Amino acid sequence: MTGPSAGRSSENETLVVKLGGSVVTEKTERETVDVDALADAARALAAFDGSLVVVHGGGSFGHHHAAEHGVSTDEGTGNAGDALAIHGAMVELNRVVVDALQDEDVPALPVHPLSAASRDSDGDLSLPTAQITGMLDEGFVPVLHGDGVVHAGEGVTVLSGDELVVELAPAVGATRVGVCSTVPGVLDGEDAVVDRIGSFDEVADVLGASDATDVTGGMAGKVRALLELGVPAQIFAPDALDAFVAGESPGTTIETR
Ligand SMILES: Nc1ncnc2c1ncn2[C@@H]1O[C@H](COP(=O)(O)OP(=O)(O)OP(=O)(O)O)[C@@H](O)[C@H]1O
Ligand SMILES: C=C(C)CCOP(=O)(O)O
Repeated sequence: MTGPSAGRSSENETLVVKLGGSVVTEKTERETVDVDALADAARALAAFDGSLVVVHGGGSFGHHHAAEHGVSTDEGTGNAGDALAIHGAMVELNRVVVDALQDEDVPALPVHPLSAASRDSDGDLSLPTAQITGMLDEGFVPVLHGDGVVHAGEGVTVLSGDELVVELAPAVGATRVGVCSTVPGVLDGEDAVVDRIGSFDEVADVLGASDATDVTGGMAGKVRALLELGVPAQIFAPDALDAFVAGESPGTTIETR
């Protein structure tokens, strides 16, 4: 692969991109990577010439383990073995994602949230980011993932990639945020893509959980999290990742008015 200084980080855009677990894995097939979809996504991201942070979700890796052990974003486990089962599956997936990016000469490096983040008893997240901004400054692409997180009074709960995106975007000065899932955007009652969402109430009736095993709330959880962001976020399907990277605004725009 090419070194970290090979042409990345010189442009003035900073993107935070989440690759949904439903994109990079076969979400209904336990611990199965969607190799072709991941390679396509890595190729699309490799075309970007600014600063890039990648986050990926759990798909058929983290969610199955979390569901089996009764762990969600607010129900924790005090059992270290259960927490390690969730984290271990996510670390495994993260290595596959980092490798796929490096195969496309993206200078990707892993960042594992369990080792750095924490939640207080109100569920509020603290995530140190000096290692992430440091990686960006050095021309690397940090790759984070949904994970377990130590949670005061709960043991370990689940931290979703969507929540990480919201936490990271201001910390790295993101100019745009993209959330790539398997749907072309938020769909309305007639399955048409909703162009813009400014409040949860506008779409509460059509928002649901995921079709697959998912402990973090599916599309409803995603929209709720992204409405907390200060910059516009796009939700789009993998075939629109190239367009997003090129500066377009595909899918649904989430932006508080
Ligand atoms: N109104 C809606 N519009 C679009 N998708 C919806 C809607 N309501 C529910 N969904 C579901 O939400 C899913 C997307 O959320 P999900 O959390 O599965 O995606 P992801 O982020 O790609 O995966 P992961 O959580 O594993 O990272 C869709 O595949 C669909 O099943
Ligand atoms: C289930 C785990 C551990 C991660 C969930 O992350 P998400 O798929 O981004 O919601």
